[in-house]
Amino acid sequence: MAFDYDTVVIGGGPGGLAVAYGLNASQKVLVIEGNLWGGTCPNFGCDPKKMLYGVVEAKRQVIRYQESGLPAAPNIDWSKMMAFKRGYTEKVPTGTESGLKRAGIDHLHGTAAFVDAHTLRVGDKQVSGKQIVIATGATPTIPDITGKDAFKTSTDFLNLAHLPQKIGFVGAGYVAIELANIAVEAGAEVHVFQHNDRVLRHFPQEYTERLKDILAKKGVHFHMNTNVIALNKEGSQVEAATDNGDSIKLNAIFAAAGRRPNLDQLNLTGIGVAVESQGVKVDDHLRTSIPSIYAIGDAVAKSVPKLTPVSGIEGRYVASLIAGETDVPIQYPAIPHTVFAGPELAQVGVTLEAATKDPDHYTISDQSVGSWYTYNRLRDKDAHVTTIVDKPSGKLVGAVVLAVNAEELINDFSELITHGTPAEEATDWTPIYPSVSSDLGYFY
Ligand SMILES: Cc1cc2nc3c(=O)[nH]c(=O)nc-3n(C[C@H](O)[C@H](O)[C@H](O)COP(=O)(O)OP(=O)(O)OC[C@H]3O[C@@H](n4cnc5c(N)ncnc54)[C@H](O)[C@@H]3O)c2cc1C
Ligand SMILES: NC(=O)c1ccc[n+]([C@@H]2O[C@H](COP(=O)([O-])OP(=O)(O)OC[C@H]3O[C@@H](n4cnc5c(N)ncnc54)[C@H](O)[C@@H]3O)[C@@H](O)[C@H]2O)c1
Repeated sequence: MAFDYDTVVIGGGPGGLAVAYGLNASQKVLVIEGNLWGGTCPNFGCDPKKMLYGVVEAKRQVIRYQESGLPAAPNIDWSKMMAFKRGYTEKVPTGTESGLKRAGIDHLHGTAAFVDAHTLRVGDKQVSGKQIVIATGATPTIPDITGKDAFKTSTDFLNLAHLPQKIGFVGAGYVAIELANIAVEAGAEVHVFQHNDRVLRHFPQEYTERLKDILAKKGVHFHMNTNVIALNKEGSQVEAATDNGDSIKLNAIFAAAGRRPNLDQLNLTGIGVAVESQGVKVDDHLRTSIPSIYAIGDAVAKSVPKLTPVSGIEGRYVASLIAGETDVPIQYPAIPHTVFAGPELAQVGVTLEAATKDPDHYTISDQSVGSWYTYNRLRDKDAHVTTIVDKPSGKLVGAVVLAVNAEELINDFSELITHGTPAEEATDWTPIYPSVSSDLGYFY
């Protein structure tokens, strides 16, 4: 049977683009995108978020230096900060599309739905592929409560023309904590409503409690064990009623209760692709229940974190699988993750929870490093680092960092973990002094 393309990729985000670029040299490839070329991360995720974060962190650093020569804290001009962000995001879709054109990759704008295992409908067109890759990402979950239409999402937040005075977030995961930090630093009154007693469930509780205290001192109001049960929009305000019997008037409320895979429009059950609540069901080769259809990135049900680098790893892996360059199951390196919350909380490798349960196997070293040269210089008195070492081999296998610029230290730790570098070799190199990396030899 002749197909229009060797491989058709649904979704032009980090995952889908990695497949297309990976196969372009050897195959006829088509990418289909229903919204903005580039996907979530550069248009309304990681990249714009971190541009705003850079500005609020600069303000925070001035505050840290108040006793050290910078007495006046600056105010954030929201509209100029947003213009700075738009200066980047506005170019993403056209830049991504130009890249595809330059590479000679066919691309089509429109929403795809399966007709059968090899055929997709996009508007009034049909296209077929020997292989099809689902890389459709995820979208915010909107809690199903009375008045839910009043919820805004992270995408709305990252496009706010003006900062509302009083803001609420439902949920206390990555999105809520990162955006709450930006909003409070920019001058809003911020309320976080969390249905249980845990913030940032992917990180160790002793660390999340420290971060929660730091954010509370900045002015974030945490309403723990509190469900928002109804919203009532009154003019420019939204009244949020909680199951504690309270109600609070806000100028905006954001759903930050997780993200669900973008699968509704694909007709997956219609053609027999197995789906779970967390995403498309795949095997260890990222094949769906129909072997010619693969799924990658945020659209997949999986235990590894749903992050941009993971979508990229999976996209490159599926490209090499389809190209016949590999047939081994996917293997993930140590994947670091960070919440950019001023300071950053980052972790990689074996979790503190798992290491604590197995003291015969792991050595845990927990250090308050605020007085170390690096963190004293940054006036980061709350800085804290935990390393987890595998006792038999003496190798670093996990780490948690709460600090200004934690991303740098966690990147160094990830490198050591990925390459299985023993302690003596970890010190056998010459990083810039003084720098975050020059502390590495002192941790384990
Ligand atoms: C606010 C926010 C901040 C984030 N910050 C970070 C961070 O700091 N670091 C990090 O690593 N990750 C971060 N993430 C997560 C990161 O954005 C995602 O993990 C990443 O974008 C997933 O890539 P993907 O290619 O799987 O999906 P996406 O980037 O979501 O791309 C999927 C694409 O498929 C398209 N699509 C969907 N359905 C169809 C269809 N039927 N037909 C055609 N096209 C379709 C969508 O329009 C979308 O463009 C953040 C996410 C959010 C929301
Ligand atoms: N820095 C980063 O790497 C980064 C930043 C943002 C987002 N992301 C990615 O996006 C994903 C989604 O982020 P998120 O913050 O939306 O999800 P999340 O899974 O991190 O957090 C969701 C939060 O909502 C709570 N919740 C769930 N249902 C609820 C309900 N009905 N009412 C109230 N609270 C409820 C959960 O307990 C949790 O605290 C992340 O898991 C991550 O993969 C990553």
